[in-house]
Amino acid sequence: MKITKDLYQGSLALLTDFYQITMAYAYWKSGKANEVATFNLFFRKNPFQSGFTIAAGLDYVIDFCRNFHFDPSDLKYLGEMKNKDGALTFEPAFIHYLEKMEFSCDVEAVEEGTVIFPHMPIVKVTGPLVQCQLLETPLLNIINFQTLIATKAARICVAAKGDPVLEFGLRRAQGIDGALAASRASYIGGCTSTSNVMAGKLFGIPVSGTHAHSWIMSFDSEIEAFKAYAVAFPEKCVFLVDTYDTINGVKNAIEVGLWMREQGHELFGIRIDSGDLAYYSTIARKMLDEAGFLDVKIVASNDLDEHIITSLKIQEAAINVWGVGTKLVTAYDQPALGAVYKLAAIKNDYGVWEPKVKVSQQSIKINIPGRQEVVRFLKDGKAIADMICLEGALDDSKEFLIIDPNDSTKRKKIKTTNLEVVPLLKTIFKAGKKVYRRPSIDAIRINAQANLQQFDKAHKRLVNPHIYPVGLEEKLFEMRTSLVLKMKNYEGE
Ligand SMILES: Nc1ncnc2c1ncn2[C@@H]1O[C@H](COP(=O)(O)OP(=O)(O)OP(=O)(O)O)[C@@H](O)[C@H]1O
Ligand SMILES: O=P(O)(O)OC[C@H]1O[C@H](OP(=O)(O)OP(=O)(O)O)[C@H](O)[C@@H]1O
Ligand SMILES: O=C(O)c1cccnc1
Repeated sequence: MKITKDLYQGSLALLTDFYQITMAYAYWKSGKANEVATFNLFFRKNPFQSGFTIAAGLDYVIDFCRNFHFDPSDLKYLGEMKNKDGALTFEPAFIHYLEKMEFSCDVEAVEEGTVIFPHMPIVKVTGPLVQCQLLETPLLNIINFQTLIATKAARICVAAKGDPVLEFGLRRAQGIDGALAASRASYIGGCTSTSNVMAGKLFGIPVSGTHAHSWIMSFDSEIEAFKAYAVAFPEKCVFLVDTYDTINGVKNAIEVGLWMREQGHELFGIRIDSGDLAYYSTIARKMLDEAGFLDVKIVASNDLDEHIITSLKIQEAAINVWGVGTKLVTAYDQPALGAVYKLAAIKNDYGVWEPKVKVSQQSIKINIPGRQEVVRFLKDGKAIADMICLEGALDDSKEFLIIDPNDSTKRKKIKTTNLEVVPLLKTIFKAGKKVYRRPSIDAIRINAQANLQQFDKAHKRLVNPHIYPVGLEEKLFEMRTSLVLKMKNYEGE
């Protein structure tokens, strides 16, 4: 699926912050461009105060990396860029260097649909410093948004407790690309379908929908409108019942439902889009059941999110299908995930990896240095802890001490005997060549469900979830601490 190619003509290499290009130039000028580095993409806090996050966006990252090049028009634009003094910003030899640049990095990543947590590398890029650096902004742009929306969708689906959730967000989404990416991520997170027809075509997601108030308003009566719709769509026909008066709308839907039955068709559902959804759905259910429409579904919509759905469930609202738009695709009420992309290690002149750390006053902002792996420990199919360790650590031992990166008093001993040890990072590119077979969107969605099944419901509850343990393996923790102390001394603090 060439989403980036379908959406945009040519290269996306300029879809980056200007400072990535100026750094690339400065790396090149100072002879550092081809030093080999590893960068990690990770986030520091689950969004929405959630107990988990769902990874999404890798498919776009793959397209981006495969398509990574500067087009003649990009090179012309950069090559003609001038400083205030009128001098060219970039030497022609650098523009030539960009022209010849071919993506040659190794990329490891957590597969889409995987449950992920703060601090763990989700994408790990190793290659020439310049290339790694140029990937920072686009990778963050892609992963931050899709991961955020997949997580929101998963939370909404947790609240819906297995009822279908239809994504209705296109009209309120953040632009065209935001809408498409949101539809894709929502499906990964567990939504059943999208109303966005282009997303259906591009991603192979099921599309579905009902009808709007305008359909009813264009007729002289609601009954006429329902009948005409039933003629056009005798199967899977859903009537919007709240244009004028919801109770009367349900009566009319029943009348037309009986008429459909005479023709050998069954009404599929009704939709309620305003008012007290618990009250109206309960009355509608009673009316439908009494009229012999026990299987007719009740779809609800109107500014829903995981919290309103939970409340409606507690109120025993008779809603079977949830249509969710605005608050899903705009990630209400957390507009960004906040994942970052940080240098973790550089290979020195002797071919030895040197870990790199960014010191911060806020301990949560200190990155994890070195070349890392991430593993999940499962006991009888249930996830019990995740460990971030230095590469090769798993070959050395069967017993580990993992330490909370932000609180060294929180520790857990892990003996791997009788545990399933699942490495989370998969190789996606090797020296610029894709070696990963992309799963279908349905396989990704199933992966998300299967992953969520591995976690205790305490981690999945929507409010004050139990924190899942993710720790740094002791040696990594100690290396990080001593490196931070060394860098602080170096700075004279
Ligand atoms: N029983 C309920 N419990 C909790 N929230 C509800 C309930 N019924 C509706 N809501 C939510 O309350 C919010 C506002 O509903 P309100 O009744 O004000 O909308 P409305 O004015 O009827 O709708 P519209 O403006 O689309 O005509 C919506 O987010 C809706 O999902
Ligand atoms: O509420 P959302 O979660 O975004 O779901 C999508 C909304 O879009 C439609 O409304 P419409 O555009 O007709 O606006 P209105 O219902 O607010 O008048 C639909 O009837 C839903 O209410
Ligand atoms: O199909 C629907 O019912 C629908 C689609 C988009 C927005 N609101 C409702």
